[in-house]
Amino acid sequence: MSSDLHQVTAVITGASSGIGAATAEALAARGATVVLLARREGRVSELQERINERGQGRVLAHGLDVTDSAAVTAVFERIAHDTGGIDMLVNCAGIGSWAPALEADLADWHAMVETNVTGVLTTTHAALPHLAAAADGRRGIADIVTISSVGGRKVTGPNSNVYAATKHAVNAFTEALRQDFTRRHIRAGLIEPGIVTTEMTTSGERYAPDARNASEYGALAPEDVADAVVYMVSRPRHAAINEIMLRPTEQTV
Ligand SMILES: NC(=O)C1=CN([C@@H]2O[C@H](COP(=O)(O)OP(=O)(O)OC[C@H]3O[C@@H](n4cnc5c(N)ncnc54)[C@H](OP(=O)(O)O)[C@@H]3O)[C@@H](O)[C@H]2O)C=CC1
Ligand SMILES: O=CCS(=O)(=O)O
Repeated sequence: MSSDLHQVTAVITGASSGIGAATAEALAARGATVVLLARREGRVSELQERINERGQGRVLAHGLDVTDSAAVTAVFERIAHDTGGIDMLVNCAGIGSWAPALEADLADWHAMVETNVTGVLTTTHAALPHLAAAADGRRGIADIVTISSVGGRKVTGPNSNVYAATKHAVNAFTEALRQDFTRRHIRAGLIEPGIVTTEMTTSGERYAPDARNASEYGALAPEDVADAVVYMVSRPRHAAINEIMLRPTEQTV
């Protein structure tokens, strides 16, 4: 097993905060070239500077909305041109709204589907030709890691409605990709966290499993999830970790 990710280029969506930012830092610490993508360009630029100051690998950053398919195509072409190829895609960009269905705003439902499902399909579609080329190349392996949720495997409680539906959708898509690409050596894996302390769980109204919020739990830290990503992508070529579910020890559902 080699956990050395030198000469690997990893593209991370949702890298401006939370799990995506922690994952970018963890992959950079292993020597990967990391490409940080999110809408808040200032935030990804700040993270780029912080990683650069530590002298850990090469870091690129671009402002990108994953719901803008033309922009996604253009940015992925530019990344491949600038880095020489893409070995890994980490689909982390996501949003959540938790409201009883009767009170929910339809625009929030559509936004979750556009970001959490269509966004993942769009970035994956843009990355696949580059991942296939990487898998055919020197390293012989490429990875797609999608940050799903416990909510992608089961409905974790009331008001999960459309959020859980989006995560179930990406779980099905990822398993289908896994089956399609076994012989091409593109691994498609899912990370399914329970509650993690991030902007998503600490700002605004949010459903929390067991009717408690992140501060009442010994919630996971973004770094706990980043560890799982690093474990998944640093397996040897013959071994694919298909799914990792991780919860706070205290999370019941
Ligand atoms: N926190 C938790 O308890 C759990 C979170 N998850 C999943 O983890 C992922 C990351 O969330 P988390 O770190 O918690 O929350 P954060 O809110 O901290 O991070 C969400 C990230 O997604 C980005 N993002 C949102 N919409 C878009 C968009 N349209 N285009 C590009 N980037 C976008 C945000 O950047 P910006 O606003 O700059 O675009 C941000 O970087 C999500 O998919 C979430 O569903 C899964 C299980 C548990
Ligand atoms: O994505 C959120 C994690 S949980 O609330 O479904 O456990």
